[in-house]
Amino acid sequence: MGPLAQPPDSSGSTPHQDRSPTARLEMTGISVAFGGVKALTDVSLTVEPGQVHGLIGPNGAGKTTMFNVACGLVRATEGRIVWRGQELRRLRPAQLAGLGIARTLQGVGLFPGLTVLENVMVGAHRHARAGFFSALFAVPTSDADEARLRERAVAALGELDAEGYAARYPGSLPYPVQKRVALARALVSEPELLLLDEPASGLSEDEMRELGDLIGHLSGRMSVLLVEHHMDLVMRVCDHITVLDSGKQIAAGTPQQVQNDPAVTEAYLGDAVDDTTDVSELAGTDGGTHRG
Ligand SMILES: Nc1ncnc2c1ncn2[C@@H]1O[C@H](COP(=O)(O)OP(=O)(O)OP(=O)(O)O)[C@@H](O)[C@H]1O
Repeated sequence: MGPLAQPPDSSGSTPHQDRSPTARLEMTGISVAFGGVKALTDVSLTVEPGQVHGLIGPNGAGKTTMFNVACGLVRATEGRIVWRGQELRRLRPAQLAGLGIARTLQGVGLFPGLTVLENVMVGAHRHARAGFFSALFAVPTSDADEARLRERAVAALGELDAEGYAARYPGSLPYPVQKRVALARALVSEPELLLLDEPASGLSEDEMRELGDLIGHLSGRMSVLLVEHHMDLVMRVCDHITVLDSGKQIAAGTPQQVQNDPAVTEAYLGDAVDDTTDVSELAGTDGGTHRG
């Protein structure tokens, strides 16, 4: 197990509780149009509790749009989102943490003027009644809350093997380390659902393997929706995969089912597809789809 995939600390200082995931995300009949462009047409997926659900497809397939609908950044033109059995009618990004949902986006998105530790503390505000956030908003603070928040942030950084960077500023750190900090910031809120948009971009093979271990480990306590171009990672960590092409769902199932689906191979390879080629041959590559 690599440094990104440390087992939970039995000292009780970990940022998470021991619990089995129970929450389900259902996205049904999602359509999105940007002006005249139909980015998504009637796409449905369900992230089952404790499941790692992959969302894949060639460039422009609609993955990021679907992801953005799940985190409230894009409003669906049609469709329903049901989370923990309740319909989310007007989901806004600011509500996510309170709903038990955390996300990392394609860009790292850390605050350059805050230290690594402070950046991670920002992610813990779901649990903070006072302290750091109160300080930001100039309301009375509680030293005890601030201390708890700090402890949780340090533990989250520890889980990502990044506690040694706590006092540094993000801009001074290599990109893969910044990505780990961004992930720690998402985890510190103890989400029940983690939304990951291309977490492996910019990582080395070893770092990607460690990320896969970590995602597998995390699924013991949360559900994960993973948008990712790296097929080897997707096929290794996902329990279920939804495949989009041109805004439509073209396949769904286990990694094996999806790999064996000719529609998926055709979507990735287009007209150049040869009858003997299948998506399993794309594993170990980035599928040739990544724009970088
Ligand atoms: N804000 C926007 N305004 C207009 N069109 C958009 C917008 N966002 C996405 N689109 C279009 O919607 C379609 C789906 O884009 P999306 O980024 O969701 O695909 P994707 O599968 O994430 O692609 P990639 O893998 O290249 O990131 C594309 O045709 C894209 O050009």
